[in-house]
Amino acid sequence: MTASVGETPNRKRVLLKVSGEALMGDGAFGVDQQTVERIAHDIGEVVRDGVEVCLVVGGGNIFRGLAAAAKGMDRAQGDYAGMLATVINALLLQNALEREQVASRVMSAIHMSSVAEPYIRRRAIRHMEKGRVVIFAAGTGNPFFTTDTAAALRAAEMECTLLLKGTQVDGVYSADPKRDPAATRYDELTYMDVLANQLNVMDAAAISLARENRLPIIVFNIGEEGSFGRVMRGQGPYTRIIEAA
Ligand SMILES: Nc1ncnc2c1ncn2[C@@H]1O[C@H](COP(=O)(O)OP(=O)(O)OP(=O)(O)O)[C@@H](O)[C@H]1O
Ligand SMILES: O=c1ccn([C@@H]2O[C@H](COP(=O)(O)O)[C@@H](O)[C@H]2O)c(=O)[nH]1
Repeated sequence: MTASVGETPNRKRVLLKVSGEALMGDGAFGVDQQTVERIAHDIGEVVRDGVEVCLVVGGGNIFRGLAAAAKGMDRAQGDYAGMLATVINALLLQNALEREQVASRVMSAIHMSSVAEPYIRRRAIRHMEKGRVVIFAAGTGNPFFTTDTAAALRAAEMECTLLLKGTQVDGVYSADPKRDPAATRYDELTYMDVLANQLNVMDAAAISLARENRLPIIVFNIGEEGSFGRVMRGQGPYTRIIEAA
């Protein structure tokens, strides 16, 4: 593979944020097993090409604290439930990676030693140096955050060269393409473009954190088979978010 993004001369380490909703496949809730297996296959392809990969998985296919709070639930309690949803997704993804012969470890930001290792930064780095995929579960471990922010945080901690957001749309649009069919896709944007124009593909905290750490972001459609590998080879469609376009 001639990797062209997320690359330094001697090391390629990237963080892939897998949106929870992407795990639903064509369904409206929960997990579609075939889709999880296909995403695991795509991840395996990139790992086998020598890229160190870590993952943050969302939970929006199961539970979102903000949505529950809108219906009267205590926000923090809902957020903890949301973080537990990400642990379910992480375990399913790990199982699918194992079936692909890809070694992996789940590290949870919320202590639950029976199912996952606790998150320890240096240990996570060591896992990746040994070729294991590290799946970061339970977001940041704190309510009032999202897994996008967790992704930017872990990517910075792991000294990743690239943060990829694998979602259900093929990039950042002038408006939410699911609501506005006239929205147009950008190939490249600056962090400030995204923040100033409130292009809500990722939350502002995540964009700001990536900006502070000069961490390029790629937004792409993980629903397309093989898209992770293609994006790593520099093949679109995707949107790249950087300091100066
Ligand atoms: N300007 C925009 N460009 C592209 N997508 C946008 C934009 N504004 C809003 N969106 C929406 O943002 C969504 C991406 O966020 P996503 O649903 O993946 O949320 P998430 O929190 O990362 O994942 P999860 O499903 O785990 O909650 C897209 O599916 C799209 O509908
Ligand atoms: O750091 C975090 C990350 C997530 N949450 C809660 O989990 C759900 C699911 O995450 P998504 O990013 O929406 O996929 C989120 O709605 C929050 O309720 C959190 O509290 N802290």
